[in-house]
Amino acid sequence: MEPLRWRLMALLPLVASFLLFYFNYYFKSSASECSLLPHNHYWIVSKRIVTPKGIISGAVEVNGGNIISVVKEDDWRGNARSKSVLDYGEAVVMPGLIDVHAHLDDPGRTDWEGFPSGTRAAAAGGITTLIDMPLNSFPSTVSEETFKLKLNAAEGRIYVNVGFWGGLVPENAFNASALEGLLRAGVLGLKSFMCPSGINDFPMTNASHIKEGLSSLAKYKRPLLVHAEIPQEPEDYVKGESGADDVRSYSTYLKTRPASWEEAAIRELLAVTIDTRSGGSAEGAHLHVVHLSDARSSLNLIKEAKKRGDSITVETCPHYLAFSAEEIQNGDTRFKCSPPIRDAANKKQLWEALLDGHIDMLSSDHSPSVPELKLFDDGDFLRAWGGISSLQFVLPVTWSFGRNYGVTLEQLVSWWSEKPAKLAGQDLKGAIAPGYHADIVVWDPEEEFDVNDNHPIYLKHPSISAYMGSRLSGKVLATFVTGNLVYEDGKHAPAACGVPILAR
Ligand SMILES: NC(=O)NC(NC(N)=O)C(=O)[O-]
Ligand SMILES: [Zn+2]
Ligand SMILES: [Zn+2]
Repeated sequence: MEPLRWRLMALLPLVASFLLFYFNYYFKSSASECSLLPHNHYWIVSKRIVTPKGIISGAVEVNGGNIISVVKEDDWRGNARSKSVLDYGEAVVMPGLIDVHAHLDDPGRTDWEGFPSGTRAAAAGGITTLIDMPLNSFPSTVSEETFKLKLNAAEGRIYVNVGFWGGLVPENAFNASALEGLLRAGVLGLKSFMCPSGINDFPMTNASHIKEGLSSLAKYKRPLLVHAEIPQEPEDYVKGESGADDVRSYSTYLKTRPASWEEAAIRELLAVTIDTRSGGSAEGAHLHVVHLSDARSSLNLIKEAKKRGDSITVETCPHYLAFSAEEIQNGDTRFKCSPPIRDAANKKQLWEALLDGHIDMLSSDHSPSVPELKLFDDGDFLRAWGGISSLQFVLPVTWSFGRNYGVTLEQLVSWWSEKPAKLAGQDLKGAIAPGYHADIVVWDPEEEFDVNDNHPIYLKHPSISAYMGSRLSGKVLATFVTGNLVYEDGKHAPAACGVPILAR
């Protein structure tokens, strides 16, 4: 008997560690600080669930961070009184937004934004995934080493999931092993500028750098995102009225960056995207034009390239769809960005192109700075920092302004979730369907609110947001990130449980 007892005693540590593991697991999944919900198996019920098969009244079953079933009301056998049923009534349930273009400026310029404030604002805005740009942080993310610094900065500080673009710069463009090191480390693709970026350690690239970058990207089947503006000859810098520039006037700034800058860049890019066609030397690579502002000749060039079979997509941003040059007040440098916001007729054409599918998707291009760099005292459009602060409001902005054009909920999902998921290589994101990640936004399209000091704004510097003072419709009620209820009714889950998204 004795030896058996000893043998059982030897098992004790094993049993203890099993109990500890079970307790931890149970504790983590039931009362976790990651979620405002006490359980991880639940049903989201609503009369307006936007699915790839249309808008249904029914329930989305979530378990362990994934959507495991989506059922219509008539087929739903769930217990309506159960605590694990979240009934949102008439509110819209759709995939969380995927913002493929945001500058969170971390590490190095956390006084501009930073991962914690940026991702809390994202959560409050229904954005469940964002892809951080490689510049405006310091250092810029242009090598495996600097990417490690980025990942360290994100650890334990992100409230939604965050992926990363790496930078294509002259220093790494002809160095295939450096570029591949960065790609292997997990950046989802690369980003480059064809004009000065305003950031010293992020110099601009030309068409030959871009051609080289595309050939490395082809192997990994990842995209290159390009800021497409090339500065043109000085004769394009038209002087303001009466020969003297009025630096406080928006039109002065607009004239310094005409549509011909975008057109010239896109023309050069299209000479390179030929290689991305099937059978071409860079087949597998993809080119994505960020923040298109010119809805005329630049867009026509992109349409032609698509017709030829080049692998190319294009995004525009809510600020180009919400504002027009004519409305921007003297000295209001919150509206300065590049490429610039153009005239009202151009804005209408951007909407038309989006509705016709010629513009593929939307992104925020959230690019804040400290308020001092906006030079509000002088209102000098030529010297102020360029970049629009918008992250928390992109959904209501798209909806509020899009309603005049008859935008549908399905279109919102296509522009903000489906197409961005595809660009970022996220096959299990961007739809409310079984097997997909439970990244979900619940919002009320009818509810209006004023963006002012009484409204909770989670961005680091609310005062620089171009949307301060606007009245918007479409209030975000709840945001789920891989099953965690990270935001509801003005409240965030206490812990930052977002995860970095790495390409594999
Ligand atoms: N350094 C920047 O953040 N630049 C950004 N600035 C804008 N859009 O005005 C951008 O994306 O080009
Ligand atoms: Zn840009
Ligand atoms: Zn940007």
